[in-house]
Amino acid sequence: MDWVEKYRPKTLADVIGNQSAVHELLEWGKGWTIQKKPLLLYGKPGIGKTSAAYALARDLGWEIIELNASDQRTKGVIERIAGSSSTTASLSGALRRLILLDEADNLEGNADRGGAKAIVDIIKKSRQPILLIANDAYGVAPEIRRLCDQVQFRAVPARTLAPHLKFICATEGLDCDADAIRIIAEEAQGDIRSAVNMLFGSAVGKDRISHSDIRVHQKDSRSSIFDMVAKTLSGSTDDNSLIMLSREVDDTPDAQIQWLESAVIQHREVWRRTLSLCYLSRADSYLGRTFSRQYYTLWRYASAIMLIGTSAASAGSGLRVKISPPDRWKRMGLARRQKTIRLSLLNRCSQAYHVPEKTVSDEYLTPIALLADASPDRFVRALNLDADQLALLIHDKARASAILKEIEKQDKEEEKRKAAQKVAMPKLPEEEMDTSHRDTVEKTPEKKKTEAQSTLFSF
Ligand SMILES: Nc1ncnc2c1ncn2[C@@H]1O[C@H](COP(=O)(O)OP(=O)(O)OP(=O)(O)O)[C@@H](O)[C@H]1O
Repeated sequence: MDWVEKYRPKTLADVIGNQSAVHELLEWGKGWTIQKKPLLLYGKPGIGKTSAAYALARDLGWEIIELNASDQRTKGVIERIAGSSSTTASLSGALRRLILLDEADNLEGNADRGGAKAIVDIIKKSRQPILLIANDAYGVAPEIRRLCDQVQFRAVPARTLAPHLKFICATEGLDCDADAIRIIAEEAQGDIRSAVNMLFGSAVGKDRISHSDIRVHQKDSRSSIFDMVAKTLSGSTDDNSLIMLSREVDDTPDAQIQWLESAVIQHREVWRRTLSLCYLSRADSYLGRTFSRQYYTLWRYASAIMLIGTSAASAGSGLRVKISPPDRWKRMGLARRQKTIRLSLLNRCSQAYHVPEKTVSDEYLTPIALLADASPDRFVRALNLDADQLALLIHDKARASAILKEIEKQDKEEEKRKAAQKVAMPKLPEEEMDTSHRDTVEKTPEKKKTEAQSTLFSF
């Protein structure tokens, strides 16, 4: 078993660092009631967010249901897995079920379209505690973030990490000198997973390690792309280390070129920008030839030009770059998202008005948009639109979200009014049955369709 799993904290008391975050989490869990907001745990990778969530469930005797990004979080999947678990009781007899939504800042693209809305619905309906985990709180859709309380996990200082590494060495019967422990604790930059991996990688096949045995590049690959860009742009890392680093990064060479491109364009001096872009473009053409001619030796040249060239062009610039995923990815993601919103809107209209999606797209969309602009709340209710879909119709994002908020507010007031009426009504069993029957009838899809059609045809 690798050490990362073997030394995963089992209880909250085993979690090292982040004591105030752990305390907040425990208080939230102990005092959980249905009125409590979900918690969003956020912070950089490998510092114990997921482990703390599992430890909490274990400490409180809760069952845990986890849903992460690889589970293709479509609306349907989320509702099927988390929806039922969030409202029904646990089969194992556990007191509660903790719904854990990992990588909550990773709700993009086609598969997750509708996922954000489903999560919002689940948060609103859930009768079970929910924890969300993200690296970046601002990467979480604002409509989800607004419904959560936030707890930040911070990088763990080297002085807190070192005793943990010593403990692992002692348990494994590994003799590790103080310098080696210090180097690992510092190189990990607060990332415990990375520190444990470094120790594991350096200790394979040995019962004693000194500082010269430390393989610092055992670092978590998710953070390596940031290291690679930072070290290349620093201009002071030697060429061999750069090439080694680029081989350890999970991203393909063409993705690495794009990461570097989005960093080098931040150079203030035009000559540095131009020179770096020349090297990157040369590397790109070598890569193109690698693939088109299946001549993989060129791959090596592409990496060397990309790294050594941009590093030389950046040497001495003292530039502090903002390293972020390439802009073009964001633009492509945005375009994909817009396309999915449009398709889901066409689908809603097609079902509501019984016409093919193509006809809606070719003939109906413009009149629908005009009518929606004149009377947006009626369309939202009749077609059950979300803010994105309405914004696409009325071309105004701010107005669309204000309308949706207003509708939500009205619905809440209406619910309160109904609840108050129910309390005020004499408690005759037949009458209560009648009322619930009325509620069910209001919600049938047939009734919704008729409402939608009458909205369109009443204009
Ligand atoms: N606070 C901690 N105390 C003890 N071990 C830890 C802690 N944080 C992380 N680890 C070690 O790192 C591993 C990964 O931690 P975990 O999955 O909880 O990190 P995370 O913050 O949720 O990261 P990610 O955002 O990548 O999911 C654990 O299995 C454990 O070995």
